[in-house]
Amino acid sequence: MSKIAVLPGDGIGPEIIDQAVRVLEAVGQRFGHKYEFAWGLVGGAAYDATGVPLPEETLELCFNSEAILFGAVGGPKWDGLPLHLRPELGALLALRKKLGLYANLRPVKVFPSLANASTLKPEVVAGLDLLVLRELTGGLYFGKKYREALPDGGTRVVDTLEYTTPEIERILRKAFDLARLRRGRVTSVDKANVLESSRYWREVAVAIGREYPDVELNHMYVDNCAMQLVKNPGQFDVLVTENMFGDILSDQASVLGGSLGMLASASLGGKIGLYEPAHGTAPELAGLNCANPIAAILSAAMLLRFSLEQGREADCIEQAVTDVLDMGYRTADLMEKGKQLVNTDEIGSRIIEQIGRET
Ligand SMILES: NC(=O)c1ccc[n+]([C@@H]2O[C@H](COP(=O)([O-])OP(=O)(O)OC[C@H]3O[C@@H](n4cnc5c(N)ncnc54)[C@H](O)[C@@H]3O)[C@@H](O)[C@H]2O)c1
Ligand SMILES: CC(C)[C@H](C(=O)O)[C@@H](O)C(=O)O
Ligand SMILES: [Mg+2]
Repeated sequence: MSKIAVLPGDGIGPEIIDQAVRVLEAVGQRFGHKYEFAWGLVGGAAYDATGVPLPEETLELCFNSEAILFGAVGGPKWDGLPLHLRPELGALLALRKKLGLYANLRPVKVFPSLANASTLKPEVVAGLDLLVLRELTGGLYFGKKYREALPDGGTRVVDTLEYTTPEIERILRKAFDLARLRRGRVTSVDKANVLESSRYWREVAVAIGREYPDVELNHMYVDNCAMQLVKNPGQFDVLVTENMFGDILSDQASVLGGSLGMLASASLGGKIGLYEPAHGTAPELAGLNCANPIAAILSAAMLLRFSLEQGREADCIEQAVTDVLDMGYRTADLMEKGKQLVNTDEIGSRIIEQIGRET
């Protein structure tokens, strides 16, 4: 029996993760698998209950599972805490680092019936399929950060952007390996006109690129990339970049697919993968049963594909999502005229029904 650690976290985390777990149960039933779900506290919820955002017990549970299904953490209630106790840094970043999850895959796919839901023209986004590959355990997020009092009464604040050769090499290799399974194109995004780390990143990209003569490599500055993503996103296949740039570009790219609530992710690199929607806790929607659970559900599909090697089961979930969207069901973030508005539970139930129906 496959053991999956389930960490719902804060805000809309529990609501969307409930739907993802129901979907996994349905797919297990259909294919004759039993998944064991081991629930754990994380983030603000864990801080409130235990005084720390990532309790030892939760960490142990993660290390004793085959994969982790993660909701989202953080919210205004915990914003005043020192950084190391905040849910984002104290739990999520700590977990990524401890598990060695350096490669974050964020696939942006436009479902056929959502081409009209995008803020861009349907002809620009129809059929779009790109992958943002974000470096996840280095860069500004993990460099030294501190404040220093100055004699004039002011403060000096420092965040450090650091990478080492192996850290850059492994994420670029991952990009080329993934591109080989896709359309054979890698765009490496940097700020090599200003940052030393980016200049070196570009050199490494060129060197690794020589090992993959069958994959086309090009380089793009991050500011231009932000613009190209909304002008001509079809030019991208695999877009690989450092941690902070990837955080920003992936939220931006998500709306090409209709909503941030559609963007799933897989964080890989160690023995245990972590799967989470790319969005946050959307505090203003928490408890209202109206958030879109599809990013969480598609993250669960990625969990089956990458950690449990259950590709058919993952396909089944993705097909069920496609069908339900084709039938016209929409959560509020995707709502258009003529479609049927449903809440978080209902869209989950429709997807589950579809899983039962597929032959
Ligand atoms: N992985 C994570 O745990 C994660 C990721 C991002 C932000 N956060 C945290 O979440 C909190 C809120 O951050 P934020 O508001 O900047 O980002 P957010 O991603 O929570 O929300 C951004 C916008 O997208 C909407 N949205 C997000 N997910 C949605 C969904 N599933 N369905 C419908 N609409 C959705 C929200 O309503 C909001 O308008 C902060 O504490 C932040 O640190 C956590
Ligand atoms: C909550 C925050 C630390 C996190 C990040 O920046 O990595 C989030 O925005 C994400 O994209 O997963
Ligand atoms: Mg983010």
